[in-house]
Amino acid sequence: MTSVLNDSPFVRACRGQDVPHTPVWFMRQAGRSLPEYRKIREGIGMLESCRRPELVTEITLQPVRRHGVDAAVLYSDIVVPIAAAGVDLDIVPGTGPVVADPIRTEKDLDRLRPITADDVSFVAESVRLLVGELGATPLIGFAGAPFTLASYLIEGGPSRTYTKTKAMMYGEPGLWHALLTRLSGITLAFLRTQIEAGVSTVQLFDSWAGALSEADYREYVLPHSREVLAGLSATGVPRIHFGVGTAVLLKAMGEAGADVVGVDWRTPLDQATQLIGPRRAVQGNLDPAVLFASWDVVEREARRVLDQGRAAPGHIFNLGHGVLPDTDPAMLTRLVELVHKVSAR
Ligand SMILES: Cc1c2[nH]c(c1CCC(=O)O)Cc1[nH]c(c(CCC(=O)O)c1C)Cc1[nH]c(c(CCC(=O)O)c1C)Cc1[nH]c(c(C)c1CCC(=O)O)C2
Repeated sequence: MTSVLNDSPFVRACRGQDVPHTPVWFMRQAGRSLPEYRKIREGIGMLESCRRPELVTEITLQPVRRHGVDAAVLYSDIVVPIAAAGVDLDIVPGTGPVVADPIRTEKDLDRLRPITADDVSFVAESVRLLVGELGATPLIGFAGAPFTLASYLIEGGPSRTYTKTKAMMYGEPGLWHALLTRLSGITLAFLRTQIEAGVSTVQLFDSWAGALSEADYREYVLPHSREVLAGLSATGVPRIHFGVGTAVLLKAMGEAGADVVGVDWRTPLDQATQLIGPRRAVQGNLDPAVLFASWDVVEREARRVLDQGRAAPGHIFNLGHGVLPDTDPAMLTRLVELVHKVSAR
């Protein structure tokens, strides 16, 4: 595939190369903050919407048109490949993924078969349509990392304490590693399908890894995330790795092998760079809640993020986590303009 868009500011920043301005996009830029999204999704379930390439294309393009961001992010969800692998699940509005029959035993692993490109052909079709529409704007593909996916499969839904997840991790390490090995395979196949169809970059979301200590992360999670990221290295497509609440994990997450480490708002980017090391770019990290304050505050905080981002070899401006549903989209448009203006070289 030749559509990596190596000269775009976004891909250049991922590689730590010089850029005309700091590129900016937002996690969850497509979604409920946009009235045009709420309208087009009326009466269509979340998973169903992910399986319709024309709809995926339109929803992915909405924030690109509206905000002028430097990258599009494929409209999909981290549980899409898990559903394709045979797990009965749904995405419940206001809650998130809910698994009908959670995976807790050796026998339950049978319900999680490997996936082939055919199982997610609608994703490849969506990527091809999008690459055709986007022109010079890169498309980011993504997947959930093995730990975050495992947490939904074992808990049966979102969790605050991850008690069942950790019970398996500590109590049945053999089963734990078998489950995460299976999930690595599924994630890798899902990301390869997106890369072959033409995405310019991929992001591996380990959103809930911040629930772990560094020692446990290294023992139970890092080897599996590393397997996924290493499995993509031959493609040459830049890899972003992101989690929330990862202040103590940033060094280890950097070692997992991504080109870019995403940082939440709790760790200043200059401090994050010290932990991650000088060879990797960073992405982040304005607190999404700051967008509910006045514009002066947003501007001050965005300038601080840009200043602190200069410590890294490459910086991609983003929020520290996803856009919150009640965010005023006009704030996001104005923020993109500000980032471009302030960072122009
Ligand atoms: C943990 C996680 C999930 N999904 C995802 C993650 C990792 C990112 C993160 O940490 O936020 C990833 C994801 N999910 C979605 C995207 C689309 C691309 C984008 O960022 O614009 C991405 C990148 C669409 C979505 N995924 C979901 C929505 C909202 C549902 C809707 O609009 O009906 C969207 C636009 C549903 C979902 N799916 C999930 C959650 C927690 C929710 C929210 C539940 C809710 O508050 O309703 C699981």
